[in-house]
Order: sequence, then structure tokens, then C-alpha cells
Amino acid sequence: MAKRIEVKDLDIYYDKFLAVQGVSMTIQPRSVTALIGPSGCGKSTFLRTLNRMHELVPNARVEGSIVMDDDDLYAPSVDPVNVRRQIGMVFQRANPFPTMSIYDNVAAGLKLNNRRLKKSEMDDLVERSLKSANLWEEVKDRLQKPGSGLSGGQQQRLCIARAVAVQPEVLLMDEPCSALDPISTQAIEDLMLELKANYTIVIVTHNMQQAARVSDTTGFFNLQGVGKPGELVEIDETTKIFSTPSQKATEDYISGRFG
Ligand SMILES: Nc1ncnc2c1ncn2[C@@H]1O[C@H](COP(=O)(O)OP(=O)(O)OP(=O)(O)O)[C@@H](O)[C@H]1O
Repeated sequence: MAKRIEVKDLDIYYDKFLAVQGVSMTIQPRSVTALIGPSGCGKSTFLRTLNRMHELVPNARVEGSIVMDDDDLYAPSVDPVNVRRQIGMVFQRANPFPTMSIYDNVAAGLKLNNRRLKKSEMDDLVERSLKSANLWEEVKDRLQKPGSGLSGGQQQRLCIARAVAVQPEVLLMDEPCSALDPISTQAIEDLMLELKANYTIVIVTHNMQQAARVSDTTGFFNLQGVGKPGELVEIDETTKIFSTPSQKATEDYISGRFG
């Protein structure tokens, strides 16, 4: 578990539109990497290339390479479905399967991956996943109730439990707290700090305080200009980015002068 990702010279297209250009970065295991930057600069697009979800958009493609430990994620022999199993994703809006029970929501990922488990094994795994998402105590007496009956923050933790259940190596989170109140946000942030002991975590966030609180490394994306592609301006230790960034554009952004 917890793998290192090496991105090299990545260009990301939607059909003929070059959305993001020339990204190179190393994402360290057992750490949280935050991606920040103004709207439309390609943070979410970049995030989705890390588990090959970008290709689900018709005619979307990448050039360049993404290697996880020694595996080239874009090698012709690689099945994108398998990449998505190893690199889980949590979205902005919690999206539990609405008619499914809490239990089945967590078990769903495993069933989709065709893992056949005995009932007792499945029970154990559901419990472990809910525990690692800090949700077990709140739901253990109502596992058969619908997931949609939980609060927004609980639903987001349910989605994290579902992502964790398939034992991925990496967790991608696209603004996981943007629809949550401050208390639920804090629960998710605490959870990220716990999960990074076992996972590589990459989070897109608009909230710079959040990036400063939860991440070890921060990457700042920006547009190269109006109508131009997005780019990675710099990536460094979070404390450095928020105190003495090396690029003026980063300093302007974090000090609120634009974006
Ligand atoms: N499905 C799509 N088809 C075509 N273009 C897209 C698609 N999704 C995003 N784009 C374009 O790619 C660029 C980057 O968008 P993206 O959503 O990745 O930016 P972002 O930095 O995550 O923005 P935000 O912070 O507002 O979520 C934008 O110009 C956007 O319009």
C-alpha cells in the first residue's frame, strides 16, 4: 500500500483543447499532496488523469507519462479499470448509492471488483473500512438503513469507507469538503491525517487554510494566460509554499491578490 507516483511532461487534452500543459511532479507515499489554484486552471482535470478517469470523457487523452512505483499507468497492456481499483477517488459531492444500505454501500466496491468473500469476511471488511473512515461508531447499529439517510459529512465518510474497502494504494480527493459544514470538514481533515499513514493522498482544494492544515506538499496550478492551458507553477513543501514560495504568481495567489 501507499505508492509513489512520478508524473513526467504531462499534457492533458479534451479532444483538440489542451487543458493542462507540461506537468511534472513526484507524489510521495504516506503523505498528503494538495493541489491549489484558481478556477479553471486544470486541478481536477489533472487529478482525474492520475487514475485514468479522464479518459471516460469522449476523445479526452494525455501525452507524457505517469508511473506508480515501477508501473507505467498508461502502458498499452494496462487495464484502466484496474488502475481505478488501485487509485480510489472521492468526489466533491458525497455520492453514496441512494437505495443501498450503509453496509451494501461499503461492500459495493468489492462486489464490483468481483471479489467473492464469505459473509463473515465481508462483515469484517465492512467494519474495518467504516472504522478507518471514522464512521463505525455512528452507524454500527443501523448498517441496513439506506446510506442516503446519513448527514452530508457522514455520507462523505461513507464514500471514503467505500473507497478504502477495496484497499487502494492511493486516494484522490476532489474538493471533498466543499459541501460540508465546519465540523464535518474537520472530521474529514482529521481522517486524512490518519489515512496518510497507509495511503498516498492527493487532494484538490479551494480552501488554502485546508491545504496548509492537512498537506505535506502543495502544488500551485495557474493558467498560463487567458485562453491558454493550465500549468503547474511550483510544487514544494507546504510550509515553504505558504511562507516563501519561489514564484511571484504563487505568492500573489496565496496572499489573496488574485484568484
Ligand atoms: N469534460 C470536459 N470537456 C471539455 N473541457 C473540459 C471538461 N472538463 C473541464 N474542461 C476544461 O478544462 C479546463 C480545466 O478545468 P478543471 O475543471 O480541471 O479546472 P479546475 O482547476 O479543477 O477548476 P475548478 O477549481 O473551478 O474546479 C477548463 O478550461 C475546463 O473548461
